[in-house]
Amino acid sequence: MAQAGGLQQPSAASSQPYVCKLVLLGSGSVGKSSLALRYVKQDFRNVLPTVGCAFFTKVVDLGASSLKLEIWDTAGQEKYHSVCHLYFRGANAALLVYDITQEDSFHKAQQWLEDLEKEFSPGEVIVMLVGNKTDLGEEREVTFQEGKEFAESRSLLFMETSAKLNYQVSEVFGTVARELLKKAGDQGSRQGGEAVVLTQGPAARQGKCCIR
Ligand SMILES: Nc1nc2c(ncn2[C@@H]2O[C@H](COP(=O)(O)OP(=O)(O)OP(=O)(O)O)[C@@H](O)[C@H]2O)c(=O)[nH]1
Repeated sequence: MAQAGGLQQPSAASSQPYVCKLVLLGSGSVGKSSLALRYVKQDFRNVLPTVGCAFFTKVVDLGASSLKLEIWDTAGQEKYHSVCHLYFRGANAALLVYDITQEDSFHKAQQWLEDLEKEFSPGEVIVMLVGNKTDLGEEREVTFQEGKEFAESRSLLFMETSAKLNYQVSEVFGTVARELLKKAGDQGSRQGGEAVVLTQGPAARQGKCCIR
C-alpha cells in the first residue's frame, strides 16, 4: 500500500480545505451506504436500498491540512448500473466495495474497476478496494489474501471493514484523504509550488485539477 507523505501545504492566502469527490461503487447490499453513514454520522442502522445516488460531505482534519470529502454513494442494484457512470465522472477517488460473504460482489467490484479504467487515465483517480462485513467472518467467501492480491495486482489500496462494528471505517476514508492530499501536494510541486484544489468544478469533471 502506498504511504502518505510529502504534503504540500495550501497557500497562506487560502484557509479553505481541499475539496475532493469520492464515489462509492459496488453491488447492491454490500454496505456502501452503511460505510458512509458510519463515517459521516457515526451511525449504523438498516437503510433502504439507495435510489440513484446519495450525497454526504465530511471535512477530514489531517493535522496541518484539512480536506472536504464530497461522498457520492451510488445505488448498487443492477437496474441503476447504466446511470452510475454519470456519478463517477469527475471523481478524485473511488471506493470499490464488496461483501466478503458474497463472492459475486467481489467479481462485480472488479467489473467496476474496468468501468473506471475506461473513464480515467492510469493514476488519475485514487482507488481503494474495500471488503466489508468482516463481522460475518464465519460466512466469508472471499479471503483477505484474495482481496489483497487482486488489489496489489492492480495497484489499488486495500482494506477490510465492518460498518456494523465500526472496524477500520475511518481508516479507509482517512487513508484515501491522505493519498488525495499527497497527490495534490505532488501536483502543486510540479506546478511551481502552488497549492492544488481537487474540486467538483468543470475542470474536475473533465478529470483535471484546479490550481488555486
Ligand atoms: N453484518 C453486517 N451487515 C452490514 C454491514 N454493512 C452493511 N450491512 C447491512 O447490509 C445491508 C445493506 O447495506 P447498505 O448499506 O444498504 O448497502 P448498499 O451497498 O448501500 O446497498 P444499495 O443501496 O442497494 O447499493 C443492510 O441490511 C445493512 O445493515 C456490516 O459491516 N456488517
